[in-house]
Amino acid sequence: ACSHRLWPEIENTVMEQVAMAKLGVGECGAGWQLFAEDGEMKMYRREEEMNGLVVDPLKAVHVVKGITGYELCHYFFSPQYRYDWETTLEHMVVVETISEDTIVFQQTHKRIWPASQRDAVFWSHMRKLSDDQDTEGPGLWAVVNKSTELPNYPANAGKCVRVYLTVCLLCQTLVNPPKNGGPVTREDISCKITYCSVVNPGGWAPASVLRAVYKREYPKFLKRFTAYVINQTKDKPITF
Ligand SMILES: CCCc1ccc(-c2ccc(S(=O)(=O)CCO)cc2)cc1[C@H]1C[C@H]1c1ccccn1
Repeated sequence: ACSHRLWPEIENTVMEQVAMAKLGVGECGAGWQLFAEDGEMKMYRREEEMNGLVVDPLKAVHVVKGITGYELCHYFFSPQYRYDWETTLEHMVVVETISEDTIVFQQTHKRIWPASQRDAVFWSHMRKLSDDQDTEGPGLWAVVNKSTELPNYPANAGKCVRVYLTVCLLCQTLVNPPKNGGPVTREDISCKITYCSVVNPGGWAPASVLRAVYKREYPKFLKRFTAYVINQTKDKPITF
């Protein structure tokens, strides 16, 4: 994997995305506005346009009980589960399996009226990061997805408008050992999630339409995804 042509870009992007994900929403300047809240889940966005296109960066923070950062990243990264939780997915192709932790995908998302249908071509990389504070703990796990060009999947060649995305799912496992010194169970763990995404919608779509789509779809996506992982893992041994 270290010899692959994408490796330098993957390495740089992971470091950059994890550093940004670690920044609180207070720290990145006043720009972040809270636009959705549901229990522990808080979703922020910054209103940004790039030559007339809405590219609002999004940052969601959430704390989920009973699962680990590894488990969340595993179900987010692995292709075999994606149709179960990604409701807007119409079609997914694993274009290249670079290594067990690095895959290139082509995805077609369902058309969201009145915007035209979109597709995305991106590499996806999953990695354990050292948790600066406590080295021997369960640590941090991250999945980073970033659009890439593939000659066999030219942009805007068919019916879909190509989107350009950079996504980071950063998960920190919190363990609260039981007082009685017994084994750690799912009641004793939780996961602190930071989900960051910047999606350039590619072709033009009205700002009001895109912002309405994101406002509806992102909270739905994160709630559905975390509920899916809780359900998939509840009767399985904990994987850190
Ligand atoms: C006009 C914009 C269309 C559009 C572009 C992009 C995406 C999108 C792609 C990938 C990822 S992910 O986090 O990498 C998970 C892998 O699928 C999330 C979102 C979704 C939409 C549309 C379908 C809507 C949507 C928005 C937000 C979350 C989920 N779905």
